[in-house]
Amino acid sequence: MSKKNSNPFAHAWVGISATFHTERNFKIHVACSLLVIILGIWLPLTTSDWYWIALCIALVLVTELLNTAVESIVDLVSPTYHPLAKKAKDAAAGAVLIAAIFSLIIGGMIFIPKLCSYFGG
Ligand SMILES: Nc1ncnc2c1ncn2[C@@H]1O[C@H](COP(=O)(O)OP(=O)(O)OP(=O)(O)O)[C@@H](O)[C@H]1O
Repeated sequence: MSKKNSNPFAHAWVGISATFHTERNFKIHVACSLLVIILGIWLPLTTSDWYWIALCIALVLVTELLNTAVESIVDLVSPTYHPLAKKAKDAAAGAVLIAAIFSLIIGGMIFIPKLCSYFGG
């Protein structure tokens, strides 16, 4: 396919779909995101709560996609051990970890009081 006629949305979807099918952590994050959305509809959440939840979901999925991109490039250029390959992969994994911790904190701040008042009466 020539670069001129290529569809960037199609390439983006192929990237998301390939990551979903090959990366267990991405699947877990998508499943958690769906659960959070269902829980948010059930409780329900306020509009500003949804802004934060949307930000957290996007942050985790975007960092997971970038982590996969970094891993693929590193595996391509450095199939054997190299300290810079380790640095790149560990930094990318660190980005996912920070996004996940941030999302857990925000999720806890939003959901814990609502669940307590729901079950506490
Ligand atoms: N070529 C390499 N050179 C040096 N260290 C590497 C290399 N490949 C992997 N590592 C180290 O091993 C760790 C795990 O790498 P791996 O490619 O298995 O990623 P992963 O985090 O397990 O990915 P996945 O999300 O696919 O489980 C990296 O974070 C890095 O510390």
